[in-house]
Amino acid sequence: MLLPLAEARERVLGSLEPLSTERLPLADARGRVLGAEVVAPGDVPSFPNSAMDGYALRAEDTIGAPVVLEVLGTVLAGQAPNVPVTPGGAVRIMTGAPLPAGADAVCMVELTEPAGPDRVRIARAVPPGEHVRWPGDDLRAGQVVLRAGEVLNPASLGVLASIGVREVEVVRRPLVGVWSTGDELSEDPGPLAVGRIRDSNRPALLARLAADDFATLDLGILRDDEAVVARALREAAERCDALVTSGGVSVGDRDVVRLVLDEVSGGEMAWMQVAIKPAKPFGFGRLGSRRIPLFGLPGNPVSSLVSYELFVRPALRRLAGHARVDRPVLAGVTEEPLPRRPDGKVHFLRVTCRIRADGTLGVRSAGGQASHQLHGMAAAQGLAVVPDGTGLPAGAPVSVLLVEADDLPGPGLTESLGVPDLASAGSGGGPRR
Ligand SMILES: Nc1nc2c(c(=O)[nH]1)N[C@H]1C(S)=C(S)[C@@H](COP(=O)(O)OP(=O)(O)OC[C@H]3O[C@@H](n4cnc5c(N)ncnc54)[C@H](O)[C@@H]3O)O[C@H]1N2
Ligand code: MOO
Repeated sequence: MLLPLAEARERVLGSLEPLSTERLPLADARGRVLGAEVVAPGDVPSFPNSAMDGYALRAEDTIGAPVVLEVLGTVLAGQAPNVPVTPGGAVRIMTGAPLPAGADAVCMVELTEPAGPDRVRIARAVPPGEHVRWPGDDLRAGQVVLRAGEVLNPASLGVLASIGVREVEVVRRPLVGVWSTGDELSEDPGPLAVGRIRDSNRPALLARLAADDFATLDLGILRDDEAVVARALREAAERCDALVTSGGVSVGDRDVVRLVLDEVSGGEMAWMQVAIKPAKPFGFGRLGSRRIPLFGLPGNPVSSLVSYELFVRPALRRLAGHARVDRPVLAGVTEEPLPRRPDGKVHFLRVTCRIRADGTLGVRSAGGQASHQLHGMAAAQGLAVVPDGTGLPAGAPVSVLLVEADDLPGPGLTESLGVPDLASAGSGGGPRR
């Protein structure tokens, strides 16, 4: 019996809660989820100041401009003004400098010219409030600046810095232990003996976790020795917040991993056959005194990474406090047929994506679609969700889980400004030869 993907995900995600919170300096908090709301202790800006280099003046003195005003002094950013603006007067002011008492507007310097010693000619009438940044027009004292559950992006860290916050309470980042299993895995740098392969799952999973902002612990290759595997698992379960293994979760004779996990979890492992391809076999359970989640991913290299996207990443994001756990799913259009065979499963095909001139996402196969063909996964920006059946013809709508979005080919900013994009013309990036 194959388990529908939605049910398998519910079994995993439905059982997980965010980790506890910790206090961190702002410099370490990027990407973290805020654990408690932050309130502005005072107004930002805290004083009225100038948005332009120019002259602080009384708007009413400029009615009927051009007018000539007396220059009473200068105020620079960071200084307290030492003269007020009195009728008929103006104070030279720099961007960010406090507005002197009596002034209610600033005339930018381009609309002025010297008119003799300590005199300035104002070319145009200046409306009240012109180029003045008032206290609290970014944040008001007492205002909730950021709420619990919000993700700290670089701009929000800037906001926190602007109100003098140096440390924030954030949800802990999960520490994730990763190991591989299988006596076929070789760590020797030399040529491979027949039957041996290199461990590609562990480096790929560790890099994927790091790219997704989780902390990692490399637990190496666990050989198929029950006692060794059991001890390693028990230790890791006390040290980490989640564990990820790959290999040995299917129905093979070599079921050491399953045996040991069943034992160490106290019989709490669920071994599933999910109605998807790749990544059909999947194990999930809780281990150790803190009952941390353990994810048993299939050994096939593509399968382990697809299983990561569908189960591990969303689960870890839940632990890390994120409200949104999945990557964006976009509506794409196939640019070539994406065939498959009916088998009762949803297929996640590795696809390359490009943003077309009309803004739609064009989708093509990224290469071989078997679960050992890791090269296609490396070339893919997305996983196309192809429902059971015979596949999709060219020009068909298709949902795509975007897994590598940063380098999506498509029109650049320059083109969107209506100019030919010289920056991405020609060879299109890569090292200079
Ligand atoms: N009779 C059946 N056989 C298989 C079934 C099935 O339903 N019935 N399912 C197949 C599917 S689908 C998958 S996926 C795999 C999952 O197998 P396991 O998770 O038990 O993994 P292994 O048998 O240990 O390895 C599978 C494959 O992956 C290679 N591998 C394992 N670890 C690594 C690694 N760290 N780096 C690179 N490659 C790795 C391993 O050598 C095998 O080739 O089972 C199918 N069989
Ligand atoms: O599901 Mo397996 O993951 O097809 O190779």
